Amino acid sequence: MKLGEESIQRKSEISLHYKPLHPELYVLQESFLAAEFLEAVHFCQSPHASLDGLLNFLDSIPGKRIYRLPVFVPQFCKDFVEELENFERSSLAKGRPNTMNNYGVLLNELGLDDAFITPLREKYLWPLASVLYPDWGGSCLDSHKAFVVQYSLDKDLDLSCHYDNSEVTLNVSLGKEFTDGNLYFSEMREIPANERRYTEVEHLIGQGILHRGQQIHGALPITSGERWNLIIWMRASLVRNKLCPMCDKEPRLIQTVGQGDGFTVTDKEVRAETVDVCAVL
Ligand SMILES: O=C(O)CCC(=O)C(=O)O
Ligand SMILES: [Fe+2]
Repeated sequence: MKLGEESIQRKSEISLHYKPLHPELYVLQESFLAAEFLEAVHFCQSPHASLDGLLNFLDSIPGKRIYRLPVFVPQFCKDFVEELENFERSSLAKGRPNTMNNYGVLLNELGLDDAFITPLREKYLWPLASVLYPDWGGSCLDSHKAFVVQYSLDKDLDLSCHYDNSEVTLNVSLGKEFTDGNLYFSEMREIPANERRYTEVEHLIGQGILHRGQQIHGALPITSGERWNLIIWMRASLVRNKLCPMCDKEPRLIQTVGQGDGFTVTDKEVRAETVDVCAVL
């Protein structure tokens, strides 16, 4: 089957046959978002927006350009996990989140992109990323891949060291209850492995971590319970069209259907309709 076609088929089956438990979650509402998150976004949209000023609204890992802030209110996290569990229980076909995580949900296939993740990126994450990561395409993020990862003792426990196929990533802890499973971050991927130092970052439910996709990171094993996190890999075609972040070469693009990897052939063409061949060879 052509690249992307299976995903389109799954998405269409889901939209025909899946009955959401919480249909109201499929359209982003400001009431889902934490007050601190809204304040930080408003600051970024104000005429006196600056990195120094924004740091008053965020926790930052010194020297790492990794930031944490509340994103969702607790009720949203609870309802959202319930919705994902309900979907997991359905017999509908499910795609894997990415090449590393075996368990979780592709939010595009579940029908959450258009009215939830895209407005979240455009209205809220874009102002934050443009202040935090202007040098990493933060001000020209134009597509994303969003998924939820799930860890438990009988599923995946941890995630090995990697970098993301993104310019900027948001990782929000959704619950449920678990012990350990901290994220760890080191330097950007060009730093040789023997020179890397790792810093652990704890999950706080409802809170999100913003980081550059090319910063090496992974997740330690959980030792009990169940962990669900929402991951949004945000892409800037202006950045990745010049150099593929996965293989460091000028991308050689091939046509695909569906989501693609955020490259564009020309600025006028519909975004995300191509993938770099490095992702498929
Ligand atoms: O386990 C996590 O929360 C991290 C997931 C992650 O880094 C990824 O999917 O790119
Ligand atoms: Fe990652």
